[in-house]
Amino acid sequence: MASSQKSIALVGSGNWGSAIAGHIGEKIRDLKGQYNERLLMWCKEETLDDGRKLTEVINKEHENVKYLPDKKIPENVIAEPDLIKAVKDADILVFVIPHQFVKETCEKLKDKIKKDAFALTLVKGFYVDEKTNELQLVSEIITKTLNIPCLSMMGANIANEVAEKVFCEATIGSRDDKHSETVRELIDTPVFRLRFYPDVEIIEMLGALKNVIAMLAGFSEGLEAGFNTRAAVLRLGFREMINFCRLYKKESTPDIYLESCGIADLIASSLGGRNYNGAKKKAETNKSLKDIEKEDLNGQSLQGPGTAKEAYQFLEGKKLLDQFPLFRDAHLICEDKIKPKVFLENLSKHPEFDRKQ
Ligand SMILES: NC(=O)c1ccc[n+]([C@@H]2O[C@H](COP(=O)([O-])OP(=O)(O)OC[C@H]3O[C@@H](n4cnc5c(N)ncnc54)[C@H](O)[C@@H]3O)[C@@H](O)[C@H]2O)c1
Ligand SMILES: O=P(O)(O)OC[C@H](O)CO
Repeated sequence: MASSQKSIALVGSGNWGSAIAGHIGEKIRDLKGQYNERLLMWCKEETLDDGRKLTEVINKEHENVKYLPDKKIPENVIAEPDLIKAVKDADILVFVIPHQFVKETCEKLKDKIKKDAFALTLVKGFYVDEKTNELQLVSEIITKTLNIPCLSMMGANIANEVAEKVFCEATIGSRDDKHSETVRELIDTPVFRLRFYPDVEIIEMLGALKNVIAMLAGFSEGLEAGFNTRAAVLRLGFREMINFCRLYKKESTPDIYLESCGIADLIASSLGGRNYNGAKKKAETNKSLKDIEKEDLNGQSLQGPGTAKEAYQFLEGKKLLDQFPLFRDAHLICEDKIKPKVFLENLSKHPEFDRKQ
């Protein structure tokens, strides 16, 4: 292996982690030698019901039978159960774990990675500090803990479809041309097109926030709301997403909300994402989202309820809950404090209808 070859590691191997591993694995194999073909994918070890280790199965059958069943992963993707071994020689670290595990994982990586590495986060979610009410994005946690730059990639990217090579696009948040070029080389293909913007934080915020509004789309469907009402939920939800982003950071690209990371991801997620499906089932059955996650997702994680909670806390701290009734009600529904139908009843009082043009 030539020493100039760059190595890539994936921090995560769930549903999206395995799909993007397949995509990047094929891309670097086809680039023939520009990158180290061995793509190490950190896989938190677990024993399957039949007693086999998940990493052993992935490396033997080239399929993540638990998190992305029935989709083959190229043989140059190697599942590695040891987190440090997976990342220590990597020049590029792709973070793709459920957001609630980012802090603990970054802590384990401190001083264990190459100093001149950079990261790309595919994680949709953020943290809000309970004491200070400070909102922290995943890219910020990665940069602060590991002292490396972090780009973001968000968009309408339902993992199972990406694994089937169904056309999609994504938005990359990057302020660095050199890193952008590397990401383009690693990910951009005719079936996975990329667009680049400097709005790293807004791109990431949108990816997190859409999970909450997609749950509302699911509740609406489960309650058999009319199409007009469901469209209103999406429009008002999108308006709240934009207002939320602006509370955190002013966009540098006015049209950023119209990119894949914004309107397109909201649409895709509200048509068929896991958060949408889980919420639909909740409205139909009155079960808790935790129970639905356990029943239907076999270890995959609904990111919407956690983000709804963080968003609620952030808005409450700023005394702005009344300005964001959809985010407020989404959290209260997730916590079983109000019935799903209440958010539909509240629509007509949305502050948007008092807003001057
Ligand atoms: N699945 C999708 O279609 C999709 C698409 C785009 C973005 N995303 C985002 O990507 C991120 C990862 O999603 P996913 O679908 O790959 O995950 P997932 O929902 O499949 O979650 C399961 C993964 O979480 C891991 N995990 C469990 N406990 C852990 C711990 N303590 N530490 C670290 N990892 C642990 C499991 O090992 C498993 O790999 C999420 O933020 C999600 O919103 C998902
Ligand atoms: O299945 P969800 O709801 O986690 O959404 C998946 C992706 O974020 C869609 O882009």
